[in-house]
Amino acid sequence: MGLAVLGSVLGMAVTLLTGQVVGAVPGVIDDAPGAMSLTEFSWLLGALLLVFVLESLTPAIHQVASLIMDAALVRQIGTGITEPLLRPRRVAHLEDTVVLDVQERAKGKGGFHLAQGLGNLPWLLASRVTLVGSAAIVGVMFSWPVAAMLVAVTLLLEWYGGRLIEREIDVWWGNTEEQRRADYLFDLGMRDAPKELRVFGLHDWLVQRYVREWTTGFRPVWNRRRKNVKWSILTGGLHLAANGLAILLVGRAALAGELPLTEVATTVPAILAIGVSMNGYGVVQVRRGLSAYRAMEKLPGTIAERHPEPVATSRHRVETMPAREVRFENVSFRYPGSDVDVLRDLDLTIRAHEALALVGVNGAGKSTLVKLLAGAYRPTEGRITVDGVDLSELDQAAWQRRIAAIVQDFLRFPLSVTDNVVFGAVERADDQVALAKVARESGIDQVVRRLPAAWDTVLDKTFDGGVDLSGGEWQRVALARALFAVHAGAGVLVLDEPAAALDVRAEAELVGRYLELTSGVASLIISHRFSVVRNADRICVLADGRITEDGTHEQLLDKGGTYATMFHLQAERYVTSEASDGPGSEVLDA
Ligand SMILES: Nc1ncnc2c1ncn2[C@@H]1O[C@H](COP(=O)(O)OP(=O)(O)OP(=O)(O)O)[C@@H](O)[C@H]1O
Repeated sequence: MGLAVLGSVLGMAVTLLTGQVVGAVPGVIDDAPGAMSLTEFSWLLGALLLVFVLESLTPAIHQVASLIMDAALVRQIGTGITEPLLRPRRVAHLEDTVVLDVQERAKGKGGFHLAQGLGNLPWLLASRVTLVGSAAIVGVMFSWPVAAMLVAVTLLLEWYGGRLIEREIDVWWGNTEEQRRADYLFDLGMRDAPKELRVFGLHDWLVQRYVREWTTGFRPVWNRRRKNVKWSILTGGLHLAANGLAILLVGRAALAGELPLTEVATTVPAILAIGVSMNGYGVVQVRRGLSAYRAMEKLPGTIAERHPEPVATSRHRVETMPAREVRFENVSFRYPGSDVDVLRDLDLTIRAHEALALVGVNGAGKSTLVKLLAGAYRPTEGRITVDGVDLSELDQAAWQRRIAAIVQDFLRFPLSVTDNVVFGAVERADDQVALAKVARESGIDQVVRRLPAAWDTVLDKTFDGGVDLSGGEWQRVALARALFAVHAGAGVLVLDEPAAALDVRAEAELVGRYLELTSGVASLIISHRFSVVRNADRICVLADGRITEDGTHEQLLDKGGTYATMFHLQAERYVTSEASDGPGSEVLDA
């Protein structure tokens, strides 16, 4: 800002010195009495040159400074917007449209965001200094009424021009759905599903749809812009006319001999400087940037107000929990904004050191139960206790660190294999012994051996030397991550569909080692594969939002209920497939 203001002050100094130089030329040439000496004139010319050079340098210095500060600013804004969303231990705020709206506004749109606003602030400030300074020059050298007229016309037209731009942006902001859809289609084609789109021959459909959504999204903006054009031409014309009138008045005074050459030579560039200082776009950008800034400031407060973080009121040492059990007591749950209960009066006890399996049809609520266990949501009714203490009274962050999990949509970090595993307990990232152990347990040691840079290989093909893993290999990496967390001391292990992408042999290995892997922790395993489930100490069936069956594999088979039916259906399929294609039931036998 200092540099921008300095630039505009130097610009005015150039105007003043130019006036002096031009005014002095006739006297110096004629060597008139009382006129400037050649030496004095040379000094004046030198001063003009110096100021001119300095003025020319300031934009370059300003640009370098801006580039450096811009990087820091973008980082600051990035953390300012993402941190408040990442910090809460629960996740309901991420599905709250009010919060997401504030976040959208904080991010800004179409260039009208905080960084853009701040980037424009120095120029706006400089144009204000130029406006005031040049008007003062016009006032002192020529006429205060003309100076006042120029300032008034500039500000008025700037305000009006700004409003036109704002109206256009409002149309843009208020019409986000099609733009979002167009963005989504673009991402789909470029990033998310390039292979499937080709397989299904959807290229033309995608392009047409993208063009349609994009056009629909921007049509209202174009309509608004078209309406604005005639007003913009009118305001531009008016401004030009005001400046032209001022110059005409200067010319007339000069011709009438009322205005000396120095004053003429100073006033004309000053009027032109006022002409270019009109900066409606800058005003709008700064104003929009400010509103993005306000939204950014508001974001943490909005989240805290709508989704208050639970305050740890219990002094129990979470680090050793659960020593006895985790209990769901009469728990009911519906997702925010939904009117359907996913869980209804559910009672369930997960004992410490016990391997508990949870089965149920698609959509029964198994993953939802895991989210509640992890404290990502709180029950709508009822409570969850850990060793008798209400989960919501515990330090949520500490409790979440007690849980090691593979969830269905586990994270695939575009980082090295090591990072992908040690992120299970990042504070123990240097524990090579644990790393080697989980590599064996999860079976990724064989995968790592084949990778070009072994543990350092980046698991993302878009990076130099990076590779992509198969679905099953990724699943082993996720298992290794969860086991790394267990070795680091996590007390609850959740395996949500750990075998979904594993081949028969890998699945059999997992099954064989399952109780060993889960020994010493409370574990909850969710799987549609009964080969995995049957080895658990206890199996619960989740149906209609509650636990309907509870017992060992044998007990539930004897009972002849849902579990037995589901098991026999799957077993039958395996037996049939063995008869026709060979292996298959070996997993069940295991
Ligand atoms: N974020 C959410 N908002 C609203 N409803 C949700 C959300 N997540 C899941 N649901 C709904 O909750 C119900 C239970 O889903 P959940 O993922 O817990 O089932 P699941 O038993 O794990 O199923 P699957 O065996 O297919 O993995 C489903 O009807 C689902 O549509």
